[in-house]
Amino acid sequence: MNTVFQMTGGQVTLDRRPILRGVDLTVCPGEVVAIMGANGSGKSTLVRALLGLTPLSGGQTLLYGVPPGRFRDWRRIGYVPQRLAVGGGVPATVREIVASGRIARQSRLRRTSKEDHAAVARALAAVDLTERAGDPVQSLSGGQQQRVLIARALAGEPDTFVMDEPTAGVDADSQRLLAGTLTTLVREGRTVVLVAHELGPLEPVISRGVVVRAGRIEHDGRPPQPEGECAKPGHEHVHPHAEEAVTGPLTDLRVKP
Ligand SMILES: Nc1ncnc2c1ncn2[C@@H]1O[C@H](COP(=O)(O)OP(=O)(O)OP(=O)(O)O)[C@@H](O)[C@H]1O
Repeated sequence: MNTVFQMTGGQVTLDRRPILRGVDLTVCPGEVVAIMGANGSGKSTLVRALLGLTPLSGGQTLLYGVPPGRFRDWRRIGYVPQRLAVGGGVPATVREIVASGRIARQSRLRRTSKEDHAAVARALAAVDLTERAGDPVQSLSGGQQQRVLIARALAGEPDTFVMDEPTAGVDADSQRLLAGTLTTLVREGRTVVLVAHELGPLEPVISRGVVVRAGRIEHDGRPPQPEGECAKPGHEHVHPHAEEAVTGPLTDLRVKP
């Protein structure tokens, strides 16, 4: 069975506090899944744990069938974090940040190519920031910086996008722009997992809603194409979770920029 993410009994403990309390979540290729829930319910922790950025204290999670610690094909994944972690230090331009999305595709032998330039230009156009490409990213508004992060992920042309609140602080026009971009990605068969408080203009694009409440999955909608694991009976239900602790194999995990 092909899965992009497969978490079983996922537990995360931060500062000795249980944040995820036994999450079962399988995402299949081509799904567009919205992770929803109240502030502090554990949505960001869940997506970070799916990527192996936050280690599990129990259960396990697989990325394309492989534990994150052994996963090497990071070019297949584009991650849009909640915020741009650009401090006051080195001023980077919008284009530089977006171009950094190509790094996982490059090697020491193959430097920046025409393809890289074209992908960066397409990504900038998709988020309507072509005109701002040469500007320092710090000079942009919060919503525009969010679009830079989305463009960075788009530039990498990954199979799967994981977006943590891509619409936070983004105005209505930009939300519609993102909905259009997502529609294209969906048509191309990409997988999208995004965190959202409200779906707004994204609603028609979303194929499945997962609601997190106090570190558990409270609701999991039915996937659009019932195949494989996602088609199994009982997939759409309120998950009752056992609290048993299972030692996770996941340590020292990170996503390349
Ligand atoms: N590094 C950390 N150390 C300790 N506690 C943390 C850490 N990161 C998050 N938490 C706590 O984990 C809980 C879940 O946080 P998380 O960011 O996953 O929630 P969320 O649903 O994404 O919330 P929001 O919608 O506000 O972004 C919160 O109570 C938060 O304070």
